[in-house]
Amino acid sequence: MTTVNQSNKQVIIFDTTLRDGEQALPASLNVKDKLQIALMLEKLGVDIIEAGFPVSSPGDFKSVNLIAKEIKNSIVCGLSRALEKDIDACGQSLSVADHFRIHTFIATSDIHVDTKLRKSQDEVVEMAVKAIKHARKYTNDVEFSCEDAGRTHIDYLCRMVESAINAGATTVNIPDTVGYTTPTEFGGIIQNLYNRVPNIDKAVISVHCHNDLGLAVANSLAAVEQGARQVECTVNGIGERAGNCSLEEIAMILQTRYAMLGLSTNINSQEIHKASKLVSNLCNMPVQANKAIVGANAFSHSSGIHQDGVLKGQNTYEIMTPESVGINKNKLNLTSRSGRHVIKHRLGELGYQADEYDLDAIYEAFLRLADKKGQVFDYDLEALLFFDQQKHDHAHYQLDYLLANSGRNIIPNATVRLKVGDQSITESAVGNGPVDAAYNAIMRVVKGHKIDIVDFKLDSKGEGADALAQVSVVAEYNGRRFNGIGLATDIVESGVRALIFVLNNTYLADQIDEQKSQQENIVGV
Ligand SMILES: CC(=O)SCCNC(=O)CCNC(=O)[C@H](O)C(C)(C)COP(=O)(O)OP(=O)(O)OC[C@H]1O[C@@H](n2cnc3c(N)ncnc32)[C@H](O)[C@@H]1OP(=O)(O)O
Ligand SMILES: CC(C)C(=O)C(=O)O
Ligand SMILES: [Mg+2]
Repeated sequence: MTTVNQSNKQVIIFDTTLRDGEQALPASLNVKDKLQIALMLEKLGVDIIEAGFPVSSPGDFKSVNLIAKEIKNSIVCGLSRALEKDIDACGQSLSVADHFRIHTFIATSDIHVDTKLRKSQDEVVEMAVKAIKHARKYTNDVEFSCEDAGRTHIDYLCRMVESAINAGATTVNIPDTVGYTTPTEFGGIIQNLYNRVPNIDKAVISVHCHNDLGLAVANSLAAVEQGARQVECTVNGIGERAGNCSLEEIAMILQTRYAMLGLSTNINSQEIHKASKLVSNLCNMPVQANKAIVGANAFSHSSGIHQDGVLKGQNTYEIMTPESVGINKNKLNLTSRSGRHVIKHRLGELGYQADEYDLDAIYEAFLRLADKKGQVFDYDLEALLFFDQQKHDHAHYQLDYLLANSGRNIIPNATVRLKVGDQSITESAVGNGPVDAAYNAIMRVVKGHKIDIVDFKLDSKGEGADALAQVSVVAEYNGRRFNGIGLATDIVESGVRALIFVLNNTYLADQIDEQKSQQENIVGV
């Protein structure tokens, strides 16, 4: 059992992924999924797990009950309205645990009291007091929330908090239910409560912020800076509408800025990445790539200046290590914004020494590829190294222009312009497909140079739909076989480059043969 340290420096992490988070899912979680998440939250070091709202359905009752049975190192909690039947359902589902919390709430803002509850302020205070007293019959760990506290008149909020503590609430939660406040304003509410509520030291002050204006984490932080010592949050920030304060963000703020804030939590931050993945997968709620801490790009660097900096010293662009949140290593994405330093580093990691390649030539080829593909993967880089088409710049046959057309209702045709020595020759042809048409056009360019294609293989190199196409061609020429490889983002271009590769090899073979026969003639003379 976690003993919640209520010293001034400890912030209690109350996770409501299974209650507030679950309320907002496209489909509710089953009991097994909820237990799996609860076990993960326990491992993560969450102090309080709000497991559900037992009165709301038999399924929720059952899962709160099961979680209360299985979880030993976090306090399990259930939510209830300020109604006896809700509190009884909570008490019954939770009583299998040695220590559990009942969380009861009622709204306190004028708009909720008048419009939704249709009660007077006095009646609402009375309901809260009665509910807290009833909950205390089940447990001495009772939390009371003033729903929509962020829009509640401060005088009434002070009165409600004081009454709740007098009635036996051990934690009083101040939710910004609709994410309306700003950090200064919300911090001010907490400060006011500390200054004005006489019995405030008898309870832990908690906050529960929603993210409608993107301020849930900032507001929670402002509150703890003013003395709140419990933060209610969810993994990946899921929850009603725009969600709740994100657990990983508040936990990592307190951890990363400990020197300034002096506040800590029991969160085992190395479990954060796994917890995020589990919640995202089971809840069918993808995490946006640029989400702080857990987004796919949170520890990725994409631009050359950043990558160079990180290679020289990780803390140039990382304020926390990926390992601290359970990610093995940062990622250096190879894009057209990357520079030579990262290319050299990546090639080094792949086992290539700097003296084995021409960095400037590889970098140029890399940029051309990156402009076409976006992201360049390791395989692409290795392929560039092997098949760097720069080397064909001095070749006898060079591709200058290629246009290939194909489709359902047209005859595939292609136009190719090749540089052949000092000449530039353009030819067009049709074929049974765009590659065949381009090959026929090339054969016209090199007419008289008789080669027969005996094998043509197409391979995809790299990842995803934008992988490189690699074509390998085997051709016969003068009774000998020649190989050629072409690599491009476009299949037709890749095929054409493979054939040109073959043509250059045959041309070189002819030249070598010619030199040999000249030497033989000289020797013969
Ligand atoms: C801010 C929050 O996240 S609050 C938690 C939200 N979570 C949920 O709503 C959980 C899922 N909810 C449910 O399963 C259902 O809404 C139930 C079982 C809770 C209630 O269902 P119903 O009895 O059919 O009522 P319904 O949801 O339509 O309306 C809510 C009623 O509760 C009342 N109510 C709302 N909050 C409270 C409260 N804290 N204390 C007492 N009564 C409340 C409303 O005024 C309304 O009462 P009325 O019928 O007299 O007008
Ligand atoms: C039930 C309470 C704590 C709540 O979820 C809210 O006010 O947002
Ligand atoms: Mg909420």
